[in-house]
Amino acid sequence: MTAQLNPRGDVAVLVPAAGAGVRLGPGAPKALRPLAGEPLLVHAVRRIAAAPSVRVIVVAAPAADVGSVRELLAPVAPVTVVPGGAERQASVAAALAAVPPGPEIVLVHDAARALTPPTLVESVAAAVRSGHDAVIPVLPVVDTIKEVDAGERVLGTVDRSALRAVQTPQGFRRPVLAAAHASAGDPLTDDAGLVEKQGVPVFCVPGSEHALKITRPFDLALAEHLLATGA
Ligand SMILES: Nc1ccn([C@@H]2O[C@H](COP(=O)(O)OP(=O)(O)OP(=O)(O)O)[C@@H](O)[C@H]2O)c(=O)n1
Ligand SMILES: C[C@](O)(CO)[C@H](O)COP(=O)(O)O
Repeated sequence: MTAQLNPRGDVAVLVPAAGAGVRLGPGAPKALRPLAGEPLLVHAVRRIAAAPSVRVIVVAAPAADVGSVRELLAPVAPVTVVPGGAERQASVAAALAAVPPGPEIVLVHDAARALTPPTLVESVAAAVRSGHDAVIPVLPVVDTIKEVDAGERVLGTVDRSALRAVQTPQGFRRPVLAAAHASAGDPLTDDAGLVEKQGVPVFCVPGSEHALKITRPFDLALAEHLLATGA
């Protein structure tokens, strides 16, 4: 039987955590690397579990680490752990397949966004509950954006006013996400992209700077600083 958090919650959260972390440099799979003494995945799952709407959490772990991830997360929250895939999209599909009947809202949330506040989980879920099929948290783009050619020569300046930097958790009505994954082709970098390909409208809600994706060493240092200073 699948472990559940709030039995009255209507949200399942899928946590792809099977990536290597190549851009972070050599070491353990990224989700298992330490941040302030605890693996990124522990930080991420603790915050998800603190969101009152969450009933089920399914983690896609590196295939070789499924057993140890189960042990790692047992004291943190009731969590189902499945083996992830070679691409993020395959990891999400594996986690989606393990969601039990019940939750009608499914959120997909990177383990790498370890400091995401529970309030963001709730606001994405609330936007789906209010009637949207697909919801993504976004931030405005703050840099000037240039388009370049293969030789790094600038082709032009892109109008950034209509651009958004996309975060997770991304929220979906469950059948919408299931249909998008069922007909997925080549891997895309996010789940909203799959849903867009189905012609389903995707809506934006305000993201959070604390939901930064820990991708490179600087991001890890920034996350350490945020935790150390309580910022
Ligand atoms: N095969 C994969 C690849 C990625 N992910 C997860 O997807 C999230 C976002 O991916 P990213 O931050 O790009 O992580 P990595 O793929 O580990 O990073 P890199 O590309 O630097 O190796 C992460 O929580 C990561 O663990 C996953 O579950 N399965
Ligand atoms: C899903 C995501 O975090 C949204 O910004 C992002 O697309 C993951 O991309 P990555 O290239 O796998 O880091």
